[in-house]
Amino acid sequence: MARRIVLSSDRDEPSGSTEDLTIEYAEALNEQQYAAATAGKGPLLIVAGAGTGKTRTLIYRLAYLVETGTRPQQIVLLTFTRRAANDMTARASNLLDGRCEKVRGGTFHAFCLEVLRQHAEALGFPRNFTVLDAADAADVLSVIRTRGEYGDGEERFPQKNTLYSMFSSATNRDETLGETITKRYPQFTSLHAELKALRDAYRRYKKEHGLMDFDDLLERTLELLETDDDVRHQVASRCRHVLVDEYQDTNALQAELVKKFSSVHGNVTVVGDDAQSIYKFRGADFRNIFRFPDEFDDTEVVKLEHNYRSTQPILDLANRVIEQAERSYDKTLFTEKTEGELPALVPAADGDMEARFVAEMVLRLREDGVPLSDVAVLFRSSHNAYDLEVELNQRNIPFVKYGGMKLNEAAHIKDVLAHLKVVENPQDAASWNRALQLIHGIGPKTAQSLIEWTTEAAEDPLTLGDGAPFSDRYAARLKQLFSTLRHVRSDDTSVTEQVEAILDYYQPLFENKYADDHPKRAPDLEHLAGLAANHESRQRFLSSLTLDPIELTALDQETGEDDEPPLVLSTIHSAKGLEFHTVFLIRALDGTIPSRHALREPGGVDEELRLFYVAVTRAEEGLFISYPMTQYRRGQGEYMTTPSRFVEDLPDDVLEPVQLVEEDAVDENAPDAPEGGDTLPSSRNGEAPAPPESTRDDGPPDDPADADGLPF
Ligand SMILES: Nc1ncnc2c1ncn2[C@@H]1O[C@H](COP(=O)(O)OP(=O)(O)OP(=O)(O)O)[C@@H](O)[C@H]1O
Repeated sequence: MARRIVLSSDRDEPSGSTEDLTIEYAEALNEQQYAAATAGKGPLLIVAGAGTGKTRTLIYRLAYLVETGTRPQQIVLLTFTRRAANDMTARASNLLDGRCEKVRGGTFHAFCLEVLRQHAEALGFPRNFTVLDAADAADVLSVIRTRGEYGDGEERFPQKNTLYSMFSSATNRDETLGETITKRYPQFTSLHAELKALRDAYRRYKKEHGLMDFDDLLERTLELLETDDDVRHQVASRCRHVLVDEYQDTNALQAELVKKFSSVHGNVTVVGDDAQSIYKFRGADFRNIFRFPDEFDDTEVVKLEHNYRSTQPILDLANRVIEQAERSYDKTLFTEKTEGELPALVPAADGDMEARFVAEMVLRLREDGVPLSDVAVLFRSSHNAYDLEVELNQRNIPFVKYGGMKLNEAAHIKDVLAHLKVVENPQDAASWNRALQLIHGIGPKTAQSLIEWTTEAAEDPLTLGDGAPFSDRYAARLKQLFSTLRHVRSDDTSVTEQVEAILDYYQPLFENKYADDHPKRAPDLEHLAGLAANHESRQRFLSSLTLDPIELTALDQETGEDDEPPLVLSTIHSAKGLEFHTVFLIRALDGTIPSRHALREPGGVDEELRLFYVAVTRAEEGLFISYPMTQYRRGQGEYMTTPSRFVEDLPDDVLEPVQLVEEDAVDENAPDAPEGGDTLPSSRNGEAPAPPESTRDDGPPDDPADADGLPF
């Protein structure tokens, strides 16, 4: 063991003095927020309803801890996205001073990565291991499956993405593979032994090739802290205060990690809202928040119920919605904004009419002075917004859509990153595979023999020696590839230069592979080079892209800086934590929200209910919940839909029914002219809606996994 020099921890002991505080905490916060922000040592659970200022409370707590003498480097702030941590530390710095920027903040995965980069060798991994995102991991599984000839029997073997989800689900839920298969994939029960063997092979492969997937980051860190008490002590000593945001969305592994991180000092603050737990499909367990007081002795519990965001009518609806959940902390949101419009329930004849209604209302709001960017249209899954996108484009209403594809999920970006990854970790066979097969003339077989040669036979994996098994057909390009990779590896090239060098090499391959649409894809490549500039090393650049993916649409948005800030279209998952003057929740159908898939899962409906709750609590002043009464499905034609069960039993004085009327259909002299309806200018192809008729289920099939490609 290396020689040790032990540093004294005396000067780390915070003074705890409150004498010279510069911030007026009691003035800026309400009584409960104040109690939470200024709480002393030990475990603290803040149960915070939507819009009750949990973010604000955490920011003040950060400032308070720093102001009362805790060194910022010894505060760990774990959040759901890196952006959330950066925003919070920046706001705390504004309140206090630059010391708050030094707080160690980020996601669980990023924090674990930091720990593993220092200690991976203790687990038999190199420190420069590569992090696989979900798609990379599925590709690796596919390679192993093909090589090992799994699933050659009579029965259908799961696809690579299913395999990854299955293994990941077991890990995140802390279940055995057998339990996961029985509960969630019963159709594969008979393949249990083969699946288990495949999972073992996947684990071995990752270790041999220096690869870790997202789950490994958590699982391996926990393994390290459980098995090596010395490392646990080192890591936990530097966590004098652990603060966890969105605790309701932690999974079993994360809850265990929190215990380990806080195992030396015992100071842990978790903030969460059980009613907003919406990541069950990734293993999140909202019960963690109920268990917290049992897991940590002498927990102080503070509840935040004063909502500062929404009007009382919107909160009344939110309270009524969440009452339907099976289990929740007893908290009732209230506000001082007692006046306001009732939330509206708006049936439309079909998807087209629903889209026209939203577009029309957005323009009316804009005329009334509500900026487009202060209005959001929320939906369960990205495809729910297609009709609306067409409508908005036709009317030239600018919008940005969140919850779609991430930059590093796009094929052309993956191509470029594969080159950077092989330089970083020449054992990364999946990335070699991708990079090699871009070259005309190299197929899977040739790629395989070249990979074996580079990873096993060659002295330097980035140098093509004489014995290399390549043919003249692609020799020139292959040599160019290797010389590019060696250039990228050299010490004196910045990350931007590395990306530029790969782009120069990649350009002709890119134009060839994406012959149909490469001009449309090209700006993403430029953007990638720009992003690289912010990173001091290739390794950090790759990790940050993997752990904190950037939305492709966010890139589009940056190009038109002078334009009016756009309307926000977002999946509900991606709207978490945001607030808007007016919210439209579209496609509120049974089968869409709750999704069909959720109806089959134990606890699935409650999860969807919480999702619905997250959507309605984003609204400050206006809330419209709409749905099409008919939909079209290929092969089936037009059919009647059923509104979401979550709105079905709500009384009119909580959710006001609104009738949409086509302008053409209004005959003001007619004795039965509709009263109080909102008219739409003449329909392009529709008739006035028929009255709703209920037949259960009918939204499009839905998969929670496509609800959002969320960053960890
Ligand atoms: N004590 C307060 N006085 C005035 N405004 C406040 C106070 N606390 C919070 N707010 C305001 O209330 C709004 C909601 O706060 P915040 O975003 O922190 O809530 P949240 O609990 O994180 O919400 P959610 O969980 O629903 O995303 C913000 O606009 C915030 O500025």
